[in-house]
Amino acid sequence: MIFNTEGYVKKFTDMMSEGLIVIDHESKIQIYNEKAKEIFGINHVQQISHDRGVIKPGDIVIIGDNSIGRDDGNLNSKALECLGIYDNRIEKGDALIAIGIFNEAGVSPVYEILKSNHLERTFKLKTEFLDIEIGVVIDFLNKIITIEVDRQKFSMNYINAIGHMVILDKETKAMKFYQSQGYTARDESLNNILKGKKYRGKGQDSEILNVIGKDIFEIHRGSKTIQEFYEVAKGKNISYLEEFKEINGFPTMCTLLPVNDEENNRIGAALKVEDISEIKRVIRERDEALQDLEKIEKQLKEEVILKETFPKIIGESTKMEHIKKLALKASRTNSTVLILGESGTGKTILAKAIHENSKNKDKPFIHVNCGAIPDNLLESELFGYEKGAFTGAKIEGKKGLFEMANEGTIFLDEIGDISLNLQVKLLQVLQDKSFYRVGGTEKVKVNVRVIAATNKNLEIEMTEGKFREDLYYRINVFPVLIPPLRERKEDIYPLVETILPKICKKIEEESKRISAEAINLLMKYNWPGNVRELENILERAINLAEGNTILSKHITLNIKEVDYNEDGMIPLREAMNNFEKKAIERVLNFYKGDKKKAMDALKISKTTFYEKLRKYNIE
Ligand SMILES: Nc1ncnc2c1ncn2[C@@H]1O[C@H](COP(=O)(O)OP(=O)(O)OP(=O)(O)O)[C@@H](O)[C@H]1O
Repeated sequence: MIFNTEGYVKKFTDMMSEGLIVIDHESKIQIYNEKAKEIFGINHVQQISHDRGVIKPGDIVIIGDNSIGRDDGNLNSKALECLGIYDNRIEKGDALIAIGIFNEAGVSPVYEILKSNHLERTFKLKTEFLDIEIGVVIDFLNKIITIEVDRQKFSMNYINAIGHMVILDKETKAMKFYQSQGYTARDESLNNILKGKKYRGKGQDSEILNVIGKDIFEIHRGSKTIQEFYEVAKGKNISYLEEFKEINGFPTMCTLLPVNDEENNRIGAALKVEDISEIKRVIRERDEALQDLEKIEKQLKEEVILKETFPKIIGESTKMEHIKKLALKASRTNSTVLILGESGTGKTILAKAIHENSKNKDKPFIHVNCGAIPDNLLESELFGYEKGAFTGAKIEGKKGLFEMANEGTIFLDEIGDISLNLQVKLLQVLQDKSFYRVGGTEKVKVNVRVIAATNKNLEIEMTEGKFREDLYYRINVFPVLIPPLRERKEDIYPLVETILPKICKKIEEESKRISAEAINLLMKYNWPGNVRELENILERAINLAEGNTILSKHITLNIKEVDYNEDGMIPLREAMNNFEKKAIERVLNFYKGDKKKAMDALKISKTTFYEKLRKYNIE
C-alpha cells in the first residue's frame, strides 16, 4: 500500500487533534505526533532566543519555584548552596524566590521562602541586584510565574508546579538561558541546569528536538504513566480508555492500547493523550456560559413573576423593575410602607398592587385621601365616633376607616397633609394598634397594615416643624421612591400601548394607534404631571383625532415643558421664564427647600418670591 510509509504515517498522525505516542517493546519512540510535542512543550514556539550553553561560575541565577522539589528535577536546599544559599529551613513544597551568583563568593544572595501551608494569592520579590532591576512574581491564583529582568518578562504557566529560572551572563549581564515549557523532555530541569547540564538553544535558529528513535524515558523521565506505557509495550496486559493521568507535571487524559503484530505478538504500545488544561479551559468556559444562562433565566423568571404579579403596573425600565421588586418584598411583609413620588407617578396603583399581593388580599383595602378631607372631619373619618359625639353626628355613632380596614390595608394617601394634632393620634395607632373613637372612652383594637404615600419631601416638612419626627420614623420603615416619568422615558411607549386601548374603551371610541412623530413628541416632553398627565394628554388626543391614528398635531403639551434642545427655537419670553423657573428650583434645592435662604440668595422680595413660586407651580 502506497500510504504505508513513514512519511505518510507522520503526515496523518500530525493531523490529529490529540497527542499520539507509539513506542516499540524496547521503549524506542516510533511515533510522536505534533500535538504530543505541543502538549509536552517539545515544539514550544519561543519568541526570545538564546544560544546553547552551560551555566558558569559568576553567572547570575534568578529562580521562581512555586513548590520546591516537585517539578524542578528534585531541587533541595543542598542544591541551592551553589547560589550561596545555606538555609535548611527550605523544605519540599515551599515556594522560593531566589537571586544569587552561581559558584562564586562575594555577593550575598537575595531570597525569600513561603512555607507550603501558606494561603497567599501572590508571592513577590523586587530588588536591584548588581544594578540590574529584577522582579519575580508567583501568582498562585492564575498559576503563572513571571521573572522580569530590566523590564524584559519571562513568564511560565503551570498546572501543578514549575521551577522557573533565568540565567544572566557573568560578563555581559545579558540573558543566556531562560526556562520554558517542555524542559522535562529537553532534560533541562532547574536542578539539572544548576548541576552543569548543557542546555539547548532557543528561538528560530535553534535545533528541533528530534524524538523519533529516542528512548521514551529520555523524553519523559520519572512518570508512572510512562512506566506503565513501557510495560504494556513489553507485553503486560493492561489498557484503558480516557483516564486522567499526570505526565511530567502535565495533567492529561490518556488512552493506552497495546500494539500487536499479525501473529498477535506484542510489538509496542500506543498512548493517546489529550491536554486536560485545554479541556479544563473548555469546561470552565462551559460552566461560565451555564452560569450566565442561569442568571439570564433567573432574571427572565423574575421579570415574568413581576409582570404576572403586577400586571397593572406598566414599565420595563430598570428603575421600574426595581420598584416592582421592592413592592414584591413589601407585599410579603406586614411592615408599614411609605411610597414617595411626584403627583401622578402611580403611588396609588402601587399601594393597591402591594395589598393585592399580600396574604390579606381578600380583606379590605381602604384608600384615604388625607389631603382631600377637611382636618376637622378627618379624625372622625379615620377613628369613627361614639353616639352623640358631636352635633351632626349620627345617633348610633360610626365606625372609622381604621376599623373598616381591620385585617386588611389602610392606604393613607397624602399623609404629608395631615395636621400635627392628628399626627399624634396616628402615631398612637401605629405604636399600639389601638385608638379611641371620637367621644369614646374604650380603646378599639385593630390589626391593620398601613401604606402611606406623599409627594411632599417629609424631611423638609420635618425641619419646618410641619411633620412630626417620631411619626416620620414610624412610617419610613419600608420606603419606596417612584421616580418621575421624565427619568424613565423608556416606560412611555409601553404605557401608551396599554393606556390607549383602555381610554378608547372607556370613552367608547374605536381603537386608535399612535404615529411615530407623536411618540417622538411625547419623548421630548418633561412630564411634570407624570403618568396621570400622559393619560390626560392621550385622552384629549383620542378626542381630537378624526382618523384612527394619533398624529403629533393631536398632542397638546404644556409648551414650557418641552425640551427644545434639538431645534433650539423658542420665544424669548418663554426662554426667560424657563430660565427663571430653573434658577429658583436650583436655589431651593441647594437650600433643601429653605425658602427664607432661597429668597435671600436670589435677592428678591418675599412677595415676588411667592408670586414666582405660584406662577411656576413650584412647591
Ligand atoms: N406604572 C403605571 N402603569 C400603569 N398605569 C399607571 C402607572 N403609573 C401611574 N399610572 C396611572 O396613572 C394615574 C395616576 O396614578 P396614581 O393615581 O397611582 O398616581 P399617584 O402617584 O397616586 O398620584 P397622586 O400623588 O396625585 O395621588 C392612574 O390612572 C394610574 O393608573
